[in-house]
Amino acid sequence: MANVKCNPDLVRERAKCSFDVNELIHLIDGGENATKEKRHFEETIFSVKELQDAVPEEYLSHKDRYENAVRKATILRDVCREYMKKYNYKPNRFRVGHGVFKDVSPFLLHDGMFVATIIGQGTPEQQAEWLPKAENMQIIGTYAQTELGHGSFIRGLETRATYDPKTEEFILNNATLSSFKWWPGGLGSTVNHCIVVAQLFINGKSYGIQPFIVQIRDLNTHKPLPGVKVGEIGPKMGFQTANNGFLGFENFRIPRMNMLMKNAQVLKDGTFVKGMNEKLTYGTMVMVRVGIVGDCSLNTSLAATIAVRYSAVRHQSKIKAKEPEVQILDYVTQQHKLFIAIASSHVFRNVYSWLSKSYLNVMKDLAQGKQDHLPELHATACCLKAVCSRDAGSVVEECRLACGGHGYMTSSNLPLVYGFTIATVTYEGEQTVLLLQTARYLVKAWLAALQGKVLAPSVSYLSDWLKNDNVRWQNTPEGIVKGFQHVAAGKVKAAYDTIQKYIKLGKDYEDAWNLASVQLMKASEAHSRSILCEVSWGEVIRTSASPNLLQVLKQLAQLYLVYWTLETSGDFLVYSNISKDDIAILREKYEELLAAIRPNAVGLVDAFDLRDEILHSTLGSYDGRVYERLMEEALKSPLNQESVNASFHKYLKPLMEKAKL
Ligand SMILES: CCCCCCCCCC/C=C\CCCCCCC/C=C/C(=O)SCCNC(=O)CCNC(=O)[C@H](O)C(C)(C)COP(=O)(O)OP(=O)(O)OC[C@H]1O[C@@H](n2cnc3c(N)ncnc32)[C@H](O)[C@@H]1OP(=O)(O)O
Ligand SMILES: Cc1cc2nc3c(=O)[nH]c(=O)nc-3n(C[C@H](O)[C@H](O)[C@H](O)COP(=O)(O)OP(=O)(O)OC[C@H]3O[C@@H](n4cnc5c(N)ncnc54)[C@H](O)[C@@H]3O)c2cc1C
Repeated sequence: MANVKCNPDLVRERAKCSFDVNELIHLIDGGENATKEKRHFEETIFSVKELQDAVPEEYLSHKDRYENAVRKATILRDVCREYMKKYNYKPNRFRVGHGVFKDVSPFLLHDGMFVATIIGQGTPEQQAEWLPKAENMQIIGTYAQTELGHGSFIRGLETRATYDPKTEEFILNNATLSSFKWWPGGLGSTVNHCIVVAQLFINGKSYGIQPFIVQIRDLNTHKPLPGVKVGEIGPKMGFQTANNGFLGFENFRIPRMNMLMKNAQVLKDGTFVKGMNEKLTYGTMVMVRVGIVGDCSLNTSLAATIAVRYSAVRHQSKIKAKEPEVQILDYVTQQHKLFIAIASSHVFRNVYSWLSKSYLNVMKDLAQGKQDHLPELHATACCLKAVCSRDAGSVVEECRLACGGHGYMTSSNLPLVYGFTIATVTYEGEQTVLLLQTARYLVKAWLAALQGKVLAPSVSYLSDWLKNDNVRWQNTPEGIVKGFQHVAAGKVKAAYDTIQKYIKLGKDYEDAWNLASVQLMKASEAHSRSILCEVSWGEVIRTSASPNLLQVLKQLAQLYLVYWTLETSGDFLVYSNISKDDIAILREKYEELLAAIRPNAVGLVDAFDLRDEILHSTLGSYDGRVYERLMEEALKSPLNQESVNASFHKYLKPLMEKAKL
């Protein structure tokens, strides 16, 4: 990238960067070698001609766009397979995926959830049967759980799998419209297999939801098998190339061994054998929620890179009347909009790495029959997924708005990035629903704290606060982290007390819960924010980096702490010992941090190391040729391929002529 002829503003910005951009790239990637490998892989992918689109995707019809995405997905699969064989390298498909598809691969659910569910829910024999076929794409699958009538409340799913001991088969049925599967990615026209989550019935008795692996299309003709009704759900806000679909069964039989039986089992005679914990059936969702926190980091870095580079190139208005128009990045309001995006991406990355480690530890425990830490993992993954996805959505939208009119252009890529980022707020557990899951855990933890019990590490601050809620406020990062814990503890207590109040007024627990649920949701958000602050600050101070880089990383981490303290200052005034004077000091600190980060802004987004092919943006490319690219892309419009469009002769001219009469 270094030899590209760049916009002079970007050249100047890069020259004033105070840290070594390559050092930060290596830190993010996990070492210099990892960067080399990543770049070599990406270079290979983006030099494949067939993966490059001659015409921007947006001009294609819905059908052509899908077909083009499948074409590219298959080429990408082949290239990756060869590459992995040759270099023994496991690439991050998500980064290049953004480059190849702009939106989402029709194989997303195959890689992200179908294969993962076979691994997580299948017995060793079942894995041996399906995993090799799934991994080498002999079969293509998705994860079909959500139905027209139920997505959040999965105990309410209606798809039925009724066991027939005579034939040792399950009979799948979707008797009502609301029971039809609706949403699974790739289901529309791509996959031939599904993990179907259905209610198990044996001898008329319900045994809860279980995962089944089901072939739905013929492997040669791709026609739906008899008894299967399947199709695509149509255009959406984003995810256009994900090929989301619907599915229903009518007396469709599958062998007994197609129920994934790592947890619960159905024996030949129809005996149901319970698993260690019925919630382990939800395991794939926990894994993906963890992954989404990492995805939020990537999505935020995409938007930040585009908006910061554009803001360095774009000049508009003046700060001082007699001086030239300034780079819009010099407006402190612009810095306020954008630097939190850079900081959030780092926070999400650090927290993702922390959460992934917890996830892997719990998986190891489960393999040994220990499930003590599962509730804590579930609670933590739920609230972090909810808060990070919503923050990422807001940050991406703020970046888009920060690019003014040009941010509204599809060619900026910000609308697309927003489309797939905001989807993470809903899928894999709608945000409020997940926050309320965490609230269940917090309320239990609060009760345990009141009883003087030892709490799990992520909630131990509740006991600390009970012992001493009167800690003096300190305007240091550690003091702010403590402050977030006080806010969370105060909110958990208030929500708990509210439930108790309603119970005393004669409400039963469920109604009291519902009445207190806004407070419960907010308590859960505050808990999540305190984890984000504590973990990310902790990771930064433990980072080994050169003094210059460490200084910049600390500035970003502090910016995140101060930004969110100021954003939620009302909560701090209610639940911590912060004073108005402290808030004034923090405002000043915030302005200092914006000024300190300003010279490094372009260097910081360069360090996300997102190639132009991944950014896909007229506004965000490395060389900053913004206006040229906007014009070049506009000229690709089919309407610009003819000097006069047929509609002139057909409609406009007759209209004008009628007007003359
Ligand atoms: C640095 C940059 C790196 C970049 C890296 C990028 C990495 C990117 C990686 C991306 C990773 C993967 C991408 C994959 C592809 C993603 C595409 C996904 C597309 C979308 C797919 C979907 O949406 S699939 C469908 C998802 N659906 C849901 O999520 C449904 C949500 N609902 C539920 O989960 C449940 O209904 C709910 C939990 C809300 C309630 O369940 P229920 O059975 O009713 O339980 P309750 O009665 O409420 O609770 C009973 C107790 O059970 C506990 N519990 C609930 N769930 C769990 C669980 N999962 N584990 C453990 N325990 C659980 C609950 O806490 C209760 O306990 P209590 O003690 O009684 O209180
Ligand atoms: C882009 C995209 C891709 C998807 N891909 C897949 C896929 O591959 N496979 C799959 O199976 N599914 C998929 N889904 C479905 C997704 O998992 C669900 O849409 C999601 O879990 C939310 O469920 P819902 O649609 O039923 O929302 P609802 O539950 O109907 O939510 C509507 C409102 O009700 C509120 N609400 C619901 N329950 C409660 C409660 N208990 N307390 C308080 N408020 C509540 C919610 O907060 C929300 O405000 C996808 C969805 C999207 C958008």
